[in-house]
This record gives sequence, C-alpha cells and structure tokens, in this order.
Amino acid sequence: MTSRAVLSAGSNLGDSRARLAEVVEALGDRVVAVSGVYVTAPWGGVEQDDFVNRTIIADSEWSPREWLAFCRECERAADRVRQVRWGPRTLDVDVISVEVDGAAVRSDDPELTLPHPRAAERAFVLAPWLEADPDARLWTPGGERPVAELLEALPATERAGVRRDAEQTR
Ligand SMILES: Nc1ncnc2c1ncn2[C@@H]1O[C@H](COP(=O)(O)OP(=O)(O)OP(=O)(O)O)[C@@H](O)[C@H]1O
Ligand SMILES: Nc1nc2c(c(=O)[nH]1)N=C(CO)CN2
Repeated sequence: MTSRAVLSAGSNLGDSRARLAEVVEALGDRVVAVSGVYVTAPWGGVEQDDFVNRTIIADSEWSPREWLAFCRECERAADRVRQVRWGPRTLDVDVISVEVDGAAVRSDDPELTLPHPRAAERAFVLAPWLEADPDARLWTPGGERPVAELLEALPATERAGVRRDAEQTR
C-alpha cells in the first residue's frame, strides 16, 4: 500500500522558516516534492503578521489518521498553543489530500476531513502546491479540478497576497 499526502505547513510566530524546514526534515526520504517558501498575507480575517507557507508531497505506508498524527506531532514539537481560530501560530500542518494506491481518499469526518475543506479557497495552499506538482488536482464539491484552475479562479487580491520568497531553504 502506498499512501501519498499533500501537506500544507504555515507559521507566523518565532523562527518560522526553521519550523517549516523541520517538517521537511522530519519526513526525510518520504518527501517526493516540496515547494519553496512563500510569504503570504494572513487569510481568515484576523489581523496578524504575514505567514510563511510551504506545501510538501510525501509517500509512506501511513493511513490518513497516521498522516494527521504526524502533523499534530510536528505542531507539538513546535510548542504550538491553540488560541484564536485562524490566529498566529508557531506551526500549523494540515493534511490537504491523501491518495491510497492512487485513489483520492474522501472523508467528511470532522476530525479528518479529506480533501481539506478550505484548501480550494486558499492561495497560500494552492500556489506552493502548484509549484511542487504542476499537474496537481483536487476534489471539490464541483468535481475534480486542476489546482492551476482553482488558483486562477481566486480573486486577484488573494493571489497577490502570496509571494514566492527568493531564498530557498531545505
Ligand atoms: N484535513 C485536515 N487536516 C488537519 N486537520 C483537520 C483536517 N480535517 C479536520 N481537521 C481537524 O481540524 C481541527 C482543527 O485544526 P487546526 O487547529 O489546525 O485548525 P486551523 O488550522 O485553525 O484551521 P483550518 O482547519 O481552517 O486550517 C483539528 O482538531 C483536526 O482534527
Ligand atoms: N496566509 C496564511 N493565512 C493563514 C494560515 C496560513 O498558513 N497562511 N493559517 C491559518 C490557520 O489556519 C490562518 N490563516
């Protein structure tokens, strides 16, 4: 069984770039592709500092729940404290999608909804994902759509808030 996950990592508190690099490092040779670093305007209406975001594609034999557990463990290691919804954080790692043996997993479980229900609205997820996989596709309520098309469909202001950082770290 091969399980491929798309993970979105974001941070806007502390040494954000280091926190994102640690997620990539923790995945080790499971990493298939990883975007560069994006500096992104805060999404969700809370006034706060810009985030840095990266999208990571990785393979393992983990179940969807085990991918979520991995994300939680990364957040715990970064001393993430849950405060304001969509507010500042040292590290947020979301499971955007999981494919098991090539088939997209779909779930409406509130503990792990797949694909991530807000991914299609978030340029900070779609832009780095597209860099990591130009052929990426995502299930939406309207069917399976190319990520490139979903990104194009977002308001120009949303897309303008997402900038690829020149400095690339691994
Ligand atoms: N695909 C998913 N990836 C990560 N968490 C998920 C997913 N689907 C459901 N959840 C649940 O969402 C809950 C809240 O997660 P979290 O605190 O990271 O939310 P958030 O990052 O503030 O907001 P958002 O979910 O909009 O990104 C977690 O308890 C988790 O179980
Ligand atoms: N740009 C950006 N905005 C956010 C982010 C994030 O990672 N990037 N994460 C949030 C928490 O869910 C809320 N808002």
